[in-house]
Amino acid sequence: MKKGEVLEGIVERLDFPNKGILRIDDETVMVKNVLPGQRIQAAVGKRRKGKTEGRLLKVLEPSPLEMEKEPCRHFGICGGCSYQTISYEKQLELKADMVKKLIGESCPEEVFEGIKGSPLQFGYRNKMEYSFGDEIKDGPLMLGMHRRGSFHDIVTVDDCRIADDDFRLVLGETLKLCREAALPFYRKMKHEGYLRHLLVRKAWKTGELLAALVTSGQTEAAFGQNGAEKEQKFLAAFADSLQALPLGGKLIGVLHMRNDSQADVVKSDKTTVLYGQDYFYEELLGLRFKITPFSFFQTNSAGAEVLYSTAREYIGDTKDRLVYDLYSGTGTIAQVLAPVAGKVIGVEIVEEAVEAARENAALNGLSNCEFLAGDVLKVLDTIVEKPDLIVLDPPRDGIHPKALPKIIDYGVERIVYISCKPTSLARDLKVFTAAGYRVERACCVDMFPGTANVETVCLLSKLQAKQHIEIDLNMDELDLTDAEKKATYQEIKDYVLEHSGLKVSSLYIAQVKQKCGIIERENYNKPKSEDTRQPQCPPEKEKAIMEALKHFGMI
Ligand SMILES: C[S@@+](CC[C@H](N)C(=O)[O-])C[C@H]1O[C@@H](n2cnc3c(N)ncnc32)[C@H](O)[C@@H]1O
Repeated sequence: MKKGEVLEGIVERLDFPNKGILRIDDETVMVKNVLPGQRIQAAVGKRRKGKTEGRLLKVLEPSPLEMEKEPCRHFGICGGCSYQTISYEKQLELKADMVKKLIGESCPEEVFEGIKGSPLQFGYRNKMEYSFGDEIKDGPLMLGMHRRGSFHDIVTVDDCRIADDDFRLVLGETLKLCREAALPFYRKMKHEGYLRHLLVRKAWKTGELLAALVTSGQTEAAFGQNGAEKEQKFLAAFADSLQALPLGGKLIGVLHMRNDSQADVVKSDKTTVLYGQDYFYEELLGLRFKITPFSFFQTNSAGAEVLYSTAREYIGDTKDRLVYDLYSGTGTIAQVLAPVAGKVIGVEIVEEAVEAARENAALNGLSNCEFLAGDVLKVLDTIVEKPDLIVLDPPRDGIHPKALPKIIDYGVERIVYISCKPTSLARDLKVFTAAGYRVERACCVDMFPGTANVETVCLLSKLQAKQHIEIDLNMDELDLTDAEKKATYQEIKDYVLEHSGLKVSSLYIAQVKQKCGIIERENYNKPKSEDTRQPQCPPEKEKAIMEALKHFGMI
């Protein structure tokens, strides 16, 4: 298969978020934004991590999963929502199956509890970041999302069904005003132009809505002579028109943000409040959260209640316990747990989010939450109080490989891992299970109907020290082989520690003994429950145990 070659075929399966596999003869190509069963045309792309990527050119025939359902006007053109034409029931099934397959190596099928749907299937998004641009070169001004697969072209998504209804009104009005004023959009390659983004956020419970127009500082180019003065007039008219809209929610703030950075990200060098205020309040599970324009907050508030309730249920009894909420964002999970915990410590890298978390905890009258700013990898070395339980909610790439052993070394009884990317979750779960944790419960929570994305919650529990002690006591002395009688487990442990500096468990010693044929009977170290997975003795410990067995003449 050559790069650029055009292939046609049926998409076979979907086991990565948003990617299907096109199999042509013996070769496979991973293609994004497709559904199993679709007949597609794709162009062969790069080879990455041993896999060939393909770019979807055309859907030739729909998937049998698709219903006679009218998608929104932007379906297939806009970059989002590839599951729109599938019934919601089927979407949930697809997502659950994909996650089950991906984490299957670490998560036994019988502990996977399926998927919880989003309370809202449409209008669930509480935040949208729209970009200005054009759809065709030198075409009319557009405001919306990037065209599927394009870095430049913008589709005006005024029929988008996953965004709140009010967002469509704000988008339409903003675009109308900008077109009337003939303002140029910002060209990110040339760094020329004025209009960059429109940021809209709305609280699901309180209905409070915040809108921010993000522009460059190139006012002369946009407004001509006396640009600054004309800009003020335009911005005042913008704020007035948004206030006049027949919104379902309550417009609480209109902002202007100046962004002259070269990066194509929604950010602000300077924010001016044109109307109202620059924050709003959302309520979840009886708690109140102050949200600023760039605070991280789950984009589906109704779904977040389901997600957080699941995490609270999975973590179990937190009474008088110290819980770490790692990757805590604005401290939502910490605050949901704090009323039923001894203390919660949140760690988050974004300072603004940490400040919001502290402010929100005070607002909610919670004095047993502490929030620390910094990278989990480093902050863990500085916290004196050790946790009893841990909640993890890392970004898409999962947990830094060097942070994982630090988390594991606490040896806490239970860890709840919340993940928005099943592939990185699958990778991290393997590390946890190899270190003696087992997945006790797992389920998906759908926060993104219409799209291939999904959240997964896993409860990991540690094989308990108590279990190992029981195991040792259950040893039947009369059943010992002659070789075994030569040294006790404690003598082997002491020898290994003295000669290699390594601490080894009875379980590891038993594994090595069995490997050497010293234990002939049924392995008494078998865990009590059938589905429990055992940690395996690492090679360096195996070598040290072997040396001890030789020393005692056991082998
Ligand atoms: C998926 S969000 C979870 C936020 C929060 N639990 C919630 O539900 O709102 C992941 C968070 O991890 C933070 N983050 C990313 N890398 C980090 C790191 N190395 N150390 C600490 N926090 C990090 C991000 O800023 C983001 O707020």
